Amino acid sequence: MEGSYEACAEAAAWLRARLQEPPRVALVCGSGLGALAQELTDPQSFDYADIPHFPRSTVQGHAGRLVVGRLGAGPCAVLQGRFHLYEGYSPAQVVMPVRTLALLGVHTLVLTNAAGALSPGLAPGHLLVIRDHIDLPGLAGRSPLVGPNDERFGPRFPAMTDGYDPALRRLALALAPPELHARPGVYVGVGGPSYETWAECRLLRRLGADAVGMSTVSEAAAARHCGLRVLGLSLITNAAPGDADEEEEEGGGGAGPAAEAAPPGHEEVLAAAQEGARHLRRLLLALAPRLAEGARA
Ligand SMILES: O=P(O)(O)O[C@@H]1C[C@H](O)[C@@H](CO)O1
Ligand code: HPA
Repeated sequence: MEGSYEACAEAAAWLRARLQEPPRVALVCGSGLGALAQELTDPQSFDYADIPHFPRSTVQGHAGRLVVGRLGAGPCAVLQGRFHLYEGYSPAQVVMPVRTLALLGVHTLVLTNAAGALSPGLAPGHLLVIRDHIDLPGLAGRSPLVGPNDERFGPRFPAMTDGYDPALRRLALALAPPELHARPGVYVGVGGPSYETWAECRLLRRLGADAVGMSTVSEAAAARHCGLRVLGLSLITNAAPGDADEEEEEGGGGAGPAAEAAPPGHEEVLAAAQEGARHLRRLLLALAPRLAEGARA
């Protein structure tokens, strides 16, 4: 039952019976980004604990609430809190809210997250508009699409080359407030919950990733499986560790960026995300009309 089609259908039916208007657009808030829901007018709010089969949020900065209202003129659902593999949830539980929203009639999904910068051009407060992702748990067999395929969600072998909608990406890059220094790039999803070692960061950079985080990739895979249009936004909250080996090889005595960088911590991530959220809110409002007009891919 956990995360099954029947569980998602029950959750969707429970919500449908209570909603003034079913959402067509949905937004998943990353760590510390729950304030994005403040852009909704006429909000209705539901605790995850009350929605049939919904998991519970266990991470600070994830309130565990679904808020449904209007973003601009269109009906929109905002998930204040997501589920992560490191909380002990199965991949199917992690994506259960996304599938439930798809069954409610959502056609466009905005995935936001807090992420560590791997590329030198990115700094806390910057926005990476996700062009593509590397799903490390998925590549290792922990994809929500593993197991018997339920065709009512989607096909056995969905493509992921078109995972993130190019038109929405271009629009987000054009409309982002200058404070966000928005640029396109590659997000790598890891299992967590430990932050990355120096050597892992070096590996991830060499794999072609610009930013690293512990979410989003499973949700994007499940969303595309259901035919949703996806926009991915990574708010950079910290610099991932630099390259300790290069620092040593260069004979750096602690003066370089690697030596100066403080290790990442969740408090710092939350503070940076809350700071960036006010600019992200402006971007979402600017995007609202175009998000609302999307059709299922
Ligand atoms: O839900 P997101 O991906 O925004 O949360 C990030 C990854 C970890 O859950 C946490 C680490 O600080 O923030
Ligand atoms: N690594 C992984 N996940 C994260 C980070 C990070 O540096 N920052 C925010 N989420």
